[in-house]
Amino acid sequence: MACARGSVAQPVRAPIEVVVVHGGGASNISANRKELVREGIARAATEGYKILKAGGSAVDAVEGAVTVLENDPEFNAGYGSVLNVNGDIEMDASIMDGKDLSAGAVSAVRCIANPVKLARLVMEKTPHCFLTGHGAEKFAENMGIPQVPVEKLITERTKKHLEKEKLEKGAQKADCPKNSGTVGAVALDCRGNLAYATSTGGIVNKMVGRVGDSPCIGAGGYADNNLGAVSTTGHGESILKVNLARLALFHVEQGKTVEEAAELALGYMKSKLKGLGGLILVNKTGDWVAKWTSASMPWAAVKNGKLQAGIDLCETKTRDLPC
Ligand SMILES: CC(C)C[C@H](NC(=O)C[C@H](N)C(=O)O)C(=O)O
Repeated sequence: MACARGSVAQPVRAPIEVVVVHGGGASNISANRKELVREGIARAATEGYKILKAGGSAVDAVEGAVTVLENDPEFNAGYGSVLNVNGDIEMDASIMDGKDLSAGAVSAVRCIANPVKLARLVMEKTPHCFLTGHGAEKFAENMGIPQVPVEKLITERTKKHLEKEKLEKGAQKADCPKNSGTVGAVALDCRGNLAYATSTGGIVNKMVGRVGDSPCIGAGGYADNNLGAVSTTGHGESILKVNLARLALFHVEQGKTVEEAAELALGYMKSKLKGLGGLILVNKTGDWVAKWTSASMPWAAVKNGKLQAGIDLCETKTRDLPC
């Protein structure tokens, strides 16, 4: 290649597009559910990547991927959210655009199918970052989001789950994850924009009004084009205390690899609080990681048209997506 004297030839690199999704920090997924979870998580990652390929932004991609999982009853978000102590559903979600750090979140919302879409509307249509409960629902109504009766979001599985939890009277312990299926996504688009979204029904048998980490910027996720994007899952009270997502990006900021950053942040939460969980992280150059200290974490990633996915530590499946 001919270059002018004194200039440095820069290899022309195709822009990298990446989507990574997670389906919560799971304890024991039965063999027949495993297949459904595996399919759902791959479908979500594929949808996110398709949005990027069609010219959508990182924010579009994470919203699209999380919407797929909210609509899937196998996951603890939207339809299929876990029940609180009253047998009711209160959902939390957040989304963030790493381009300008704009963010939107909702907590304790009921009777809507897709909390992540409402979080995005908070980000784009209000001067605020975070709406809760009644106000968030009023805003949804004003935005023309249809109300869904709460019974339509409840499944047989989540009803049984609450009954079992009440029988066992299991206090939620950080080191004893009992439920699974919180969802999240991170993405890098071809313009170098990073975004994350996280959505959850929270923790089974939780108190009315309990809000976890998932809607809290810095805990449930974070995105900054200068650093990377993270979505987290796990014991919400522990994640809040260590600000898990921003903590992981702090390590990226300090020059750590994505692997090291994830390991350090999750390791700190475990050693300091006995808190278990997992996270997905993509940095600004498209390196990504999915890591967890819970028993397992369904995840899927697409980069360069290649889908990789897994649930347990020792299994990763790779396949090419049809272009
Ligand atoms: C116990 C863990 C490992 C299960 C995990 N729960 C959440 O992520 C809950 C969410 N962070 C909150 O606290 O509201 C899951 O749903 O997969």
